[in-house]
Amino acid sequence: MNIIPSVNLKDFTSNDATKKQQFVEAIGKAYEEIGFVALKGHFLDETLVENLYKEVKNFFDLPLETKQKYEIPGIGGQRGYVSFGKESAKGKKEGDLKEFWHFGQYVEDNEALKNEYPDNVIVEELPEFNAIGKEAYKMLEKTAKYVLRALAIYLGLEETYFDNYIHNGNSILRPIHYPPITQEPKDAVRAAAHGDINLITLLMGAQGRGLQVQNHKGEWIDAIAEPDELMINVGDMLSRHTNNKLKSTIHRVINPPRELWGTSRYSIPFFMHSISDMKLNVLENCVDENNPKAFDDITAGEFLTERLIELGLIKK
Ligand SMILES: O=C(O)CCC(=O)C(=O)O
Ligand SMILES: [Fe+2]
Repeated sequence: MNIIPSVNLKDFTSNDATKKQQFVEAIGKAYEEIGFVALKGHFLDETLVENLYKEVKNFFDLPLETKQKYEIPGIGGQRGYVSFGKESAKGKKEGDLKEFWHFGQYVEDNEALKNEYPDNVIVEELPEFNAIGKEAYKMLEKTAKYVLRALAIYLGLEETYFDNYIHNGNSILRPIHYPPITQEPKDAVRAAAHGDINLITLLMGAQGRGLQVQNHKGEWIDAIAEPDELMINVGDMLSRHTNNKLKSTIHRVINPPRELWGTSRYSIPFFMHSISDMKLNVLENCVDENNPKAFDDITAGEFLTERLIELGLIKK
């Protein structure tokens, strides 16, 4: 498969059972093969997207000293600012050529989880940044909930199987700035090849060239979205839970050609996580003679900690 299939979430949310089933089949098949789809019909309207980009650019335009006020030690970069070059892909020593911000869950009905998660960090200089970030977080979370419902049906589970695991989940909204490249980057790239950690990722900002996805022959293919589309891919947690039936595909962000070194890239992934107690143990109906259980039992919380150590965001 050399193109990323495009699907429309309105087919799933419509009352037309045939369209709903077609959506389920299309996304399920795409995730068994290439692990990515481009999705229209999501819950983010144009004004929200415009405002979010405006605020995100405003934030990254702040002086470095101001941004660094919001880089909080001791929480593995889970909230607030993470400065340029700090994160490297699993197994790679060069840091990625990016700086980013993390908005986390807004827990309103569960004291224990409120205490488990670090608080969101408030940018004093940009009051709108905080409010718009929260709104985008909620809309992406809602979109992800419906995508997971479709996948639950595809997997032969109850449609609402994931609902309780993702309510108050440890999801993260990560606006990323890849700044202009000012010197020969040698082996460093905007984002080195990696699989995402979480259940699914909803990516805003894949409209320009940069994101590439590895197909099963090992070839890199460009993943470019239409203006109204989100790129949505399977992460390692969902791949593990489904015994690798749904594929967490390796992807990367390449550096632009030299004549475009002077331009920034902004992208905004939403990493959909469950609560940390969710067991990612391989689902029984994804195991058969040809597909023996391929992973040990683990919870989402344990898996996340393992991976944050590998990314250099938390120390052992
Ligand atoms: O910037 C992009 O387009 C993709 C970023 C990405 O893959 C990630 O942050 O996990
Ligand atoms: Fe990624």
